[in-house]
Amino acid sequence: MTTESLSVAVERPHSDVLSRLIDDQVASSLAAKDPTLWGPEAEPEASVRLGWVDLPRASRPLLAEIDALRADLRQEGLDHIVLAGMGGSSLAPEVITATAGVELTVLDSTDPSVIRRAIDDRLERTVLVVSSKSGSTVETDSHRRAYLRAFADAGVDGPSRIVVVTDPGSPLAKIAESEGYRKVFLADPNVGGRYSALSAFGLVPAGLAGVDVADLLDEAEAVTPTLRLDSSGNPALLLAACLGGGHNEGHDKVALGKGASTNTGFGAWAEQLIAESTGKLGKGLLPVDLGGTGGTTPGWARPGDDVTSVALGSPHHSQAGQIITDGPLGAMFQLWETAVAMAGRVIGINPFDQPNVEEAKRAARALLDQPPASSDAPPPAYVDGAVEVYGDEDLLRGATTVRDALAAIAAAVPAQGYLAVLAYLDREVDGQAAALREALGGRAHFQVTFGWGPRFLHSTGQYHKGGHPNGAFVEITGAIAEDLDVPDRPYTFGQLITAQAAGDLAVLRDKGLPTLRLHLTDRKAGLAQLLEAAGKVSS
Ligand SMILES: O=P(O)(O)OC[C@H]1O[C@](O)(CO)[C@@H](O)[C@@H]1O
Repeated sequence: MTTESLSVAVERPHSDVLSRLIDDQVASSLAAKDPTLWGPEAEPEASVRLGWVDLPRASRPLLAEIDALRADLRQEGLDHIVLAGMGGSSLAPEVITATAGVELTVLDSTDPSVIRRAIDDRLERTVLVVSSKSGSTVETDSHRRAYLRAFADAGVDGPSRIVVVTDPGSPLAKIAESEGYRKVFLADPNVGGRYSALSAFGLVPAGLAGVDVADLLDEAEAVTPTLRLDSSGNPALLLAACLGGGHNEGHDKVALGKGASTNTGFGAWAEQLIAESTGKLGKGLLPVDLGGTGGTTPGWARPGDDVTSVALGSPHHSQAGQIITDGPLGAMFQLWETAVAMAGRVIGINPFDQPNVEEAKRAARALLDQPPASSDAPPPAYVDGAVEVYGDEDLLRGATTVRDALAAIAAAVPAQGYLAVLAYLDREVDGQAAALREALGGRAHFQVTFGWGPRFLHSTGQYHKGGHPNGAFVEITGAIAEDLDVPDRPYTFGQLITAQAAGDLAVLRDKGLPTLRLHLTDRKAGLAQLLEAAGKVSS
């Protein structure tokens, strides 16, 4: 079915679920921002989270402000935009700029080498956009501090180089005001992070970087009337029925394949939307972002009984049973937000909270407040070349090599489960790590996901801890060659990423989920070793 330029094609519609959504007038009720759609427990949160429904129109006044600021910055020779933001505060601008082919440096890591590299790049022409809805996210606050120190060291007036996007009254809004930052964009507090693509969070960084963001609002507005229809002609209802209906029949994973016309990186944005919105109360949809492969790589992400397969854009090779979603970026944002919110009702969860994200944050904070003495750190179970192997005795019984350890964690994946690779590494320099997913999944009978830490903590991290408890986890950490202070904080970036990785693993382990940590004492050599070993593991 096609609406203007937006389309959702489905081979097997879940007609019963679709009929129920239509009879219950879910589309028109959502358009009217009815907070009762997800039941009484979700109502208080839903009543302050539905502002995104109106964004295609409500965000219009921002456009002139963004244009004016961009023009001023350009006139001053400031053309390098760096965005500090996690999850919903950076994923949309990342897709928007990548799709438009416009440069934007996104900082969503705490690896010291990533921060240092960003700071060393064209500082004299840099404007830092600090985006945080809560205004208290530790990663983003640390980036702000590091940049302020770097600007000061370079003799640059830091506050004049910082633009803030946040909610009214947040700690960041207060700092921006008291320190006199260049400009503050106050966002609508009734829009949650992962539904904020068409708010100031998506539009400001992308617009300052040089994208004509008015197009996105036009594209979204053009499809708004159709997304409000209580009929089978509404593509969001169709998608919601397939995702939610599929879930309730045991398809607890969504493989996101890239199509020919895909907006670049849309899978990573959709990954957060799906995982944080649905992965809770032991339910939900695990997104498996297939990135650039289109899902054609043999063996991994092969749609099985537990997977709904979706193409983002018309696929290079169509697969039997695959749902195809296609449209311009602004329309796709609105389609997916609407469909995932509706699917939440079918699954029976509140799509607007993220109850388990806080667990990992708390565990990391506790480690930072009281770092264990290095003499207390448990030794590795064993060392193989440049890789230290940490895991429970039960898991590693008889294992002596990296390959044995990987085989052990693969064997621990429950039936219809998944293996998640969590890489607390440098996304650029250690980029090869991403190939582990394919190497491990090539011959696996389960889905394999991959995430860069701490970025994924604000995305699939919610699902890992709150969704179906059928995951097994391999965490990869790396030696820190040169650390970097977080100014005016009692820890360094190296200590922060170490605490985040340890906190994440501790929470997973406490939930009784199988975990393995592989620490690379030499990142390059260790990664080569891992990739080689992963290619030999069959499961
Ligand atoms: O915009 P903030 O408040 O910094 O939060 C960043 C991200 O962290 C989360 O709150 C939790 O992971 C996400 O939902 C959000 O997008």
